[in-house]
Amino acid sequence: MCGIVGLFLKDRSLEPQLGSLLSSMLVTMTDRGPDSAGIAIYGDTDHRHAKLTIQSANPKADFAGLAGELQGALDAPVSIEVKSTHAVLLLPRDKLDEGRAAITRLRPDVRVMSSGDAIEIYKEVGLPKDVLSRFAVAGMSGTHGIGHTRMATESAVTTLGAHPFSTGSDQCLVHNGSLSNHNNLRRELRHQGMSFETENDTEVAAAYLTAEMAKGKNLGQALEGAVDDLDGFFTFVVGTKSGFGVVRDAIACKPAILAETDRYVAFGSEYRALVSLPGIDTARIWEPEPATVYFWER
Ligand SMILES: NC(=O)CC[C@H](N)C(=O)O
Repeated sequence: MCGIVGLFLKDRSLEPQLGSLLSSMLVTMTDRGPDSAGIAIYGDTDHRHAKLTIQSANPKADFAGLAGELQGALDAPVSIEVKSTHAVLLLPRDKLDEGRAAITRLRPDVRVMSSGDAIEIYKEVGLPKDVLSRFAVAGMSGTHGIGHTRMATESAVTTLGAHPFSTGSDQCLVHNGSLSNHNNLRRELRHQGMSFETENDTEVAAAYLTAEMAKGKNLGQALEGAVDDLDGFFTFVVGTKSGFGVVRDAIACKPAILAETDRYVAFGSEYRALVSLPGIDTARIWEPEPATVYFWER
């Protein structure tokens, strides 16, 4: 099982509703995965700042004073917005890598969930309704987002094992299925310099796409490669700063449905995730074909 939802907005007037639309879509998928839930939201970007979403099991101690200490270490302004076990740090774009290294030094137990111009990722063990309300996702606006509710197959039920996985700037991936060659691929990617936080198969798929895009492929081309290079079962939904993609393996036994109107593209593991979207009754609705890449970019 596992439930996936995704929403890529074409109509800017829907942006303030992104969090609430995605939240109700994900809650509808709760019975596909009770272990953990997560969401990636692509929000505002101002070309001068970058965001780091960080997580701690001990947020009170780890987040207290962190913005000030980072500001000192980077000699640049840093702001922090704490949301339960996660926090979003806003820092000058050219200080992103330095900021990440400083966090590891200053707070070794803090984990980076995502980094980039637009992406924020919130994920925890628990049911979608609890995870979403803990991070006030329904009130968030944005251009596109992806959600997941997990029934674990390949690694422990932990915060870091929850989806979405983000292994590159403004990138994220969620997965329904299981990969059979993830251990070999993880070894190869480690040799290429990638590092991993978990034993999870989906993290390997995310890192594979990041590595392929670092070689110069666009997301569509990287997803084409995934069909050949990843063994096992998968429906993947992926996000980049300006794009949204879907691909299924050649057998395509993990369910998937796409809907498109003039206002949005929506993905659900099942149609019932899409029923309350505005104008769904006039949408073009189809089941994505096996081994076929679907990709939208703004
Ligand atoms: N049930 C699933 O689709 C699980 C997805 C993935 N293999 C995981 O364990 O996280």
